[in-house]
Amino acid sequence: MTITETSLAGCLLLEQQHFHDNRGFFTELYVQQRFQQAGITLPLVQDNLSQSKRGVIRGMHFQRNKPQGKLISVLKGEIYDVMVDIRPHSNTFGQWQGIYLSADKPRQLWLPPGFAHGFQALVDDTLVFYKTSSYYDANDEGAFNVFDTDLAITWPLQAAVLSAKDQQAPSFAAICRTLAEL
Ligand SMILES: Cc1cn([C@H]2C[C@H](O)[C@@H](COP(=O)(O)OP(=O)(O)O[C@H]3O[C@@H](C)C(=O)[C@@H](O)[C@H]3O)O2)c(=O)[nH]c1=O
Repeated sequence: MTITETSLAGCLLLEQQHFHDNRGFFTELYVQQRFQQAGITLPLVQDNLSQSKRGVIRGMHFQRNKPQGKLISVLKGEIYDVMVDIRPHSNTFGQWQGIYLSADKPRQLWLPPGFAHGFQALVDDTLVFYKTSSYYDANDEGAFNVFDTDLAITWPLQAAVLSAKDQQAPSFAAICRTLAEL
């Protein structure tokens, strides 16, 4: 497994070996021992799958009290994946980074707990599979606006499709005030 650090401390890009033959390819997506050696020691307790149309943006999501580490893979299609550091004492608090993940050039992204996460699907029928280090808790969910003007995330596609919930998400500044209270 090749590991590349990103500009946000703790977020890692992981590339697994692919074995190609006349049938297609084989790859291991998650091998606990290998991930533990790479410093990803949290148990990954939930697997999620979402399907999105071209242009869909899901985000920017986090859990307040039970933050989720996320291991993100794209099984079909392509996404622009965005993480925002919301760890109050982090040197990179409030910074974002975007990374393209594609099923054609498979690699995974590891976000430790303490990041808000979102992505835009770049093609129809994009399948995103991710493991999380804590369980989903609807009452613990937080979100801020994917078009927040302070963060100014540059999404690749202008024609965006958002859930009603995400359209109503507050600003990053408003969320920062509540994070300070934690
Ligand atoms: C995330 C999630 C949602 N749900 C339900 C709640 C709701 O009825 C339906 C759709 O939920 P959402 O609109 O929140 O789904 P979605 O917008 O895809 O939310 C996801 O976005 C990406 C960016 C993330 O990082 C994830 O952690 C998660 O927040 O699925 C679960 O049952 N379990 C889960 O783990």
